[in-house]
Amino acid sequence: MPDTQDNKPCTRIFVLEDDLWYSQFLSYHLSLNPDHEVKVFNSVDNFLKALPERPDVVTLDYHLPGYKGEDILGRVLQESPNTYTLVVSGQEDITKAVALMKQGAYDYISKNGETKERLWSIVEKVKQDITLRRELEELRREVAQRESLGRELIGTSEPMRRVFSLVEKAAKSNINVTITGETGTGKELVARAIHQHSSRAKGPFVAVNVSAIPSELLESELFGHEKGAFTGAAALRIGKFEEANGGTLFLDEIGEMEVGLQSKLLRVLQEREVTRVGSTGTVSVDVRILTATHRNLLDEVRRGTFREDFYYRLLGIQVHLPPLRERGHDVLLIAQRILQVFCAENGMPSKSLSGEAQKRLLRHAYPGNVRELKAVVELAAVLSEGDVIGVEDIQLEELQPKAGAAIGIADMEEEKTLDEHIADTVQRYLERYDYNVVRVAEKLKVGRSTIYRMIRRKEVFLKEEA
Ligand SMILES: Nc1ncnc2c1ncn2[C@@H]1O[C@H](COP(=O)(O)OP(=O)(O)OP(=O)(O)O)[C@@H](O)[C@H]1O
Repeated sequence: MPDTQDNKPCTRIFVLEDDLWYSQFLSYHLSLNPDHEVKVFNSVDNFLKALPERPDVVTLDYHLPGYKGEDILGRVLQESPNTYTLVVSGQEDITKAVALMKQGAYDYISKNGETKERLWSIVEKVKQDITLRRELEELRREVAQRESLGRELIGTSEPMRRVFSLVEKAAKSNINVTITGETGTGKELVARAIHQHSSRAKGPFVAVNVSAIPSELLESELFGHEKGAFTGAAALRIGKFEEANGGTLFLDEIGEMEVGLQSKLLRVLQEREVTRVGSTGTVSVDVRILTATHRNLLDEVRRGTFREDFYYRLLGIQVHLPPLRERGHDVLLIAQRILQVFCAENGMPSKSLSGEAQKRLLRHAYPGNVRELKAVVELAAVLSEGDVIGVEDIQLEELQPKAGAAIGIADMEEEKTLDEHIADTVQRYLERYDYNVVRVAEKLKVGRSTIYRMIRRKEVFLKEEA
């Protein structure tokens, strides 16, 4: 839809009228408003051909030779359902005009002395409706975008809410984004989310892990090379920049890039063109750059391993991903989603986490962040035999709470009495051995009565009571 000078969309109006004089009359009055784009059709065939242009408003003359008003209206409703149709009829046709309104026409105008004023007031009302509809659509899009963001990047903790809000802002503009955070916190996922919710979503998303490519190959990986540019360059190859043209290039671990290549990249960002290795010509590229690092780049700048001008060129919005241990109960939300997806993908019946398993997951410090949680939960799903994952299925490298682990839970754990620790162990064994008291007593080498006593005292629970 064309825009007016102040960027408001124009109102596109089609006038379908076989009476030449009357069509000029309508067109003249409608065109007095410069925000209207008016097209006149004296033939129904031409009008129907132009219908895919989806006018905002159609004025439809009721009397058109060879056609019935209801048939033309039917075509408009079917092919351009958001179009507002105004039936223009003579005084004698008012009943028919009303019938057309029942069929879906917006309003009618009769050809009389008040046509001009009525036309203006109806069109103004239509424009208000269109504005409201557009606002509603925009709101719906925003809500859907938020929802889908929440589906990909799981979390409701305060630090993650801040991340979501920054991701939304980043997606709405073309500004550079630097994503920081420990390994496995979801930096690539955030980069993908920004791309998918941006105006470049239909273009490619290309990710390059700078630290995974030997530095002597990185330049040709990014910018491409001509045939014979160096030993092994048997054919021309386009680089990641050209591959990402029209979309987004995600440069992970940008802090690992050598200073020499940083200068070349800086030039590419400024000139918006790349030179393939071994070539003298340049290729224009339109690429949005998102970068990630687990390093503090400002420290690298101070140390002289990261160019200051490059740092400021890339900076843009900074999205910092908190470590998983600072996200509280997000750990369980993410674990549940991982479990759901894993079971579905592997044709397993869906499983849940026992209370003890949940506590265990919350206590851990996750140096490998979400990536580690994913590995732990997927392994637990495989190890567990029933449909409930017990604490014994959770294999964590680091069983003692680390400094900084989910604070409340860690403190709770430290304050437990010996009896409470014993109850935890018995409960774990009950879960592991399907609440078979006889087997648990055998395994723990205690009398059954000890366990029954603990059950009676509600220190441990059988399945249905847990
Ligand atoms: N909030 C989250 N919700 C659900 N899954 C997540 C979330 N964050 C990360 N993941 C998952 O965790 C794994 C690691 O994420 P990702 O590769 O984006 O981390 P990263 O920070 O880029 O890691 P690295 O620094 O090692 O490159 C992926 O499988 C990703 O889908």
